[in-house]
Amino acid sequence: MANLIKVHGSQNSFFILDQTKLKTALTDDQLRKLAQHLTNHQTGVLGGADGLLVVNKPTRPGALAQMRVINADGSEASMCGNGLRTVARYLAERDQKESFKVDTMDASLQVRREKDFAPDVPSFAVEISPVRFNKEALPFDNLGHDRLLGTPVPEFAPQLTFSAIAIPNPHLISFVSQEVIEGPLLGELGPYLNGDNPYFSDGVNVNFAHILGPNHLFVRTYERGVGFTNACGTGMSATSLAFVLLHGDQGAFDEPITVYNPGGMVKTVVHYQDRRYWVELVGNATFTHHIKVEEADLHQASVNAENCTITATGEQVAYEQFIRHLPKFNLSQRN
Ligand SMILES: N[C@H](CCC[C@H](N)C(=O)O)C(=O)O
Repeated sequence: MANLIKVHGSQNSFFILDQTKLKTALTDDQLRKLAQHLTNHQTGVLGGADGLLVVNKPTRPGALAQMRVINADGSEASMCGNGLRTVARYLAERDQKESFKVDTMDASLQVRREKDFAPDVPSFAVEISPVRFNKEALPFDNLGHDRLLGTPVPEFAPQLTFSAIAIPNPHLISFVSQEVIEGPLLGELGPYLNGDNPYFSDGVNVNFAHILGPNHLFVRTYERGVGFTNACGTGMSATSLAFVLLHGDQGAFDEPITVYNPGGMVKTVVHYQDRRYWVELVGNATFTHHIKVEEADLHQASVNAENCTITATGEQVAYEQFIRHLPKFNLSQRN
């Protein structure tokens, strides 16, 4: 038998598969097919998810394990902030450690357990980096700029300005009014820039942010390879960096920024150390279900309600209690 865990960070949900526990690791093509199958709201168990997080042996000295990120459409991403918090918790409990490094595609990232956000809402802090601004890092092209940082881009929306940050996955960020964040524009720009377009050849995660006050943001994201999600950890981190760079009167380096999202809330801290930016992302790492399944059903992407045993952890009740007390935004619809 093999195990999957259904998890979420700010209700950006994933399945975790620890391949070090399998007799035979899945091939890349099998991982892609499993991710598409498990996350699909029709074919997946528990209503599907936003992605598959794959745990492997470390790839660099000093790390405890490697995390790979497969989006719902089967594409692989270099990083996932909400997902890294849940993998950090999984590894902390698997290996009885509180602080360690996890290898991602571009870097080994520091993670550590934090004080619970609320009763039965475990919380982890994870390093989000590396950060790059140059167009080759996302990539983007045909915009007449090598970087976008609070830059008008009439091709996207005449009245808005945009920032492009690789953290290291690609993010496009715009600070907008509550009316715009609630409106249809994000649902138009997201699919366009992740479809056939002359600007982002690999697609891009699109984040609309509303400034609520000093060190307080609301961020809504249309994710590459997924669509609207309840939250995007790297999106909230990249947006926090753009916030302190462009709105220094309201967003401060080295201070906790509260970032609300349709699925809950995280804290970010933006750092500039040794001539590099990095962001600390702190938030819940909730495990909602444990799933037992035959290893063969993973290899064949044939997991379904009939051939697996699902056990709820009960943590979702505590998480919903936690978000009940958060400020309400009538933005939580995923249109
Ligand atoms: N869709 C993203 C990967 C998942 C990132 C997100 N779920 C997060 O928490 O950072 C991409 O293709 O770059």
